[in-house]
Amino acid sequence: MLYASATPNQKRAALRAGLASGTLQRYPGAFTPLTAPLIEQLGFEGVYISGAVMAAELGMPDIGLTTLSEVAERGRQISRMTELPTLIDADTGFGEAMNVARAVHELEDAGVSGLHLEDQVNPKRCGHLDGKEVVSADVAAQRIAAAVSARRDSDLVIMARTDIRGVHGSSTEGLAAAVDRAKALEAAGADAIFPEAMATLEEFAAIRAAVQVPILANMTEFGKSALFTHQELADVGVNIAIHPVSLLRIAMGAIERELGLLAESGTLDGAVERMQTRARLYELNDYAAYSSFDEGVFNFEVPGGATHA
Ligand SMILES: C[C@](O)(C(=O)O)[C@H](CC(=O)O)C(=O)O
Ligand SMILES: [Mg+2]
Repeated sequence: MLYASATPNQKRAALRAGLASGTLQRYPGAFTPLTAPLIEQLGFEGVYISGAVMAAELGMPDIGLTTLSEVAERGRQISRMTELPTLIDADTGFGEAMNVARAVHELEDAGVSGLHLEDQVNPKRCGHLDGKEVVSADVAAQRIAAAVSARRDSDLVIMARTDIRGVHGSSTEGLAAAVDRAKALEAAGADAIFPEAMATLEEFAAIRAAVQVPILANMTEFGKSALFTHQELADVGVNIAIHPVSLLRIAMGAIERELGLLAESGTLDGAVERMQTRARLYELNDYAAYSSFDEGVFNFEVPGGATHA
């Protein structure tokens, strides 16, 4: 009740153990805190916290407009809801080295298990769009080195994302640049690499061969990568797969359809069977545990006779 019983450090250790396990770690994005226990109950290994979702929910494009405080607060809200490790999107680190260090402290305090920092210039954009630009290898490495030296819990996972693959027009050049950049980020101390916008499984395999640390696959819909299965990703040595925006897209698809029905017919009676029930919602909120806690506290004898139950 109230919050996860696992401590931030235990969850960080679980994230590390998962990445080292040889089994693909599956991290759907919790688009709202309430979805975190659902992800846990369905047997996934962890919860992703997406910057694109946060920006979208606040009515903004994903171009680095969300603030560190907003992102940290969302990290805290989601992390408290689950025993699973959480991996949060820290975009470009909210500035350069000093800002990155501050971001690491705030996110650490928010209880997340890991974070990824990318090598885009500001303003950044979605990794699956065209026209992205990246900083030099030196600046990208500085961001990672700053994050690594700032963390106080050595189990916090610092993952380096590179967007360089999509910056180059040709796929051969793009992949070669991504391989070089992945090596430089690993040398800077990254615990894991997130090669963004890989076009094929072979490209993931090339990154796998280039570094020793675990690698991530971003299975975002409507992007540059096809939606490979977990098995296909595991077979080329990917360690963790995220589905960052999927739950938002699913929910928004349903909302748009049902809202249209309400506008058209004046009632949602026909949609009720497709809705999550009140009982299921209360189960996810652990409502019963709060009621019994309350009874335990308030079930007492008042001097003079009356019982409050
Ligand atoms: C992973 C990502 O950084 C995110 O914010 O969730 C996005 C996802 C998306 O926009 O589809 C990304 O840049 O890939
Ligand atoms: Mg993002």
